[in-house]
Amino acid sequence: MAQTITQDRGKKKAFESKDVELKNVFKFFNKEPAICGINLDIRQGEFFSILGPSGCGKTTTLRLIAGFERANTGNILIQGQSMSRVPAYRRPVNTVFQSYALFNHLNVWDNVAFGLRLKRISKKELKARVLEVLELVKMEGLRSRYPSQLSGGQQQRVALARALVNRPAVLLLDEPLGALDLKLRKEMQVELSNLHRELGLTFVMVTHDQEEALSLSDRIAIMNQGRIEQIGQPAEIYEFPQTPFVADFIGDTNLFEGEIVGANNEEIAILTKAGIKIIVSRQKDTNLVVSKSVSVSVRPEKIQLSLYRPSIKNNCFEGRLVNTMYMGTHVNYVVELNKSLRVNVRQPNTEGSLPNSDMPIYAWWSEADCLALQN
Ligand SMILES: Nc1ncnc2c1ncn2[C@@H]1O[C@H](COP(=O)(O)OP(=O)(O)OP(=O)(O)O)[C@@H](O)[C@H]1O
Repeated sequence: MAQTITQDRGKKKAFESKDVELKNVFKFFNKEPAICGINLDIRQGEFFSILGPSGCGKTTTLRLIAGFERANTGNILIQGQSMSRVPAYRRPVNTVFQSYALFNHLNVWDNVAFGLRLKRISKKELKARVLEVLELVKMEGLRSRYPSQLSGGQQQRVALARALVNRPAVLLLDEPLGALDLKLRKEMQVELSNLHRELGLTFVMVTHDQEEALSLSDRIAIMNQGRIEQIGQPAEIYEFPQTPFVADFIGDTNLFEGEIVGANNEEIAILTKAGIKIIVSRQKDTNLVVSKSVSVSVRPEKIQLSLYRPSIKNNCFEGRLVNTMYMGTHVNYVVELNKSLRVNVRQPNTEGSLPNSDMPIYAWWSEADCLALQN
């Protein structure tokens, strides 16, 4: 009996071997560097996302893996094999584009079958494989429709089916949900996650939507100006960003630039440019020493507010509440600590929410809830 796509990969999260490796890859366009020495290992069965601001090189990285671009130097391996002489159409990958790239003159069935018809497989197998992927993306009922008769989400499902029908080892997704409205995007995120779990394939997704990357991925690479700033699991990236850029890019944070003025085994004292002194619990494996230039990151949800001075010694500042914004599930506050320093605070929406006024207020946070990051 012919293997099915799910049996092929055995519904497992393998993770033990590498499906995609980038070794010191550089890519220039008109002598301008787009990718500057990327090293990356993507494990078999992982949902791996590449996240970063516009123009940082996410799509170029994906296109290099797909074979649509050639690296100037460095090497790319897929399942242990160097791709330097392998053209795009012979690589064991398939790409799903944000624009879907469906053939408008072909119906759903023929769009999905198109690639297989170019291969020498029997009619029976072709039929079985097309049907299997259409069922997988829940589009078998609309097999006779043309792309113009489908919603954005349905077109994206067909695009997924068309990529999966070739049974790639690695599915590359370039902003796959970027063209969908918010509600549909959320629905499709769940479907993408289910599909990944069901198939056990390696997914490599490019996105600039941090929430999407955090919620879907096993690991994320954060890119900035052609380089990878950090690779890690979503919680690791959010809770322990390694650079000011990552702290600022992922979620909201308050960043205080300053210099280390004291350090012992437990704590680091930082005098910020804005004139406040912050005490940070010492993190593992850091070489943060006196006179190093750092940025302290404090997430808005880690800052507490009260009308009376709390009985804590460090990181407690008297300020003035200058803005209150009701956000439904939570309330955002802006507190001015001094003329050149404002902090953003986020608290759950409870009945006792503070009013918006010019009142004096205390803002504080624990030493363990802030991070010192080298500039
Ligand atoms: N074909 C090309 N010719 C010249 N420059 C290019 C080409 N493709 C990409 N670039 C440049 O390389 C850099 C990285 O582009 P890339 O499309 O990879 O970024 P990105 O992170 O995917 O951005 P976005 O999120 O806006 O799609 C940019 O400065 C871009 O202008």
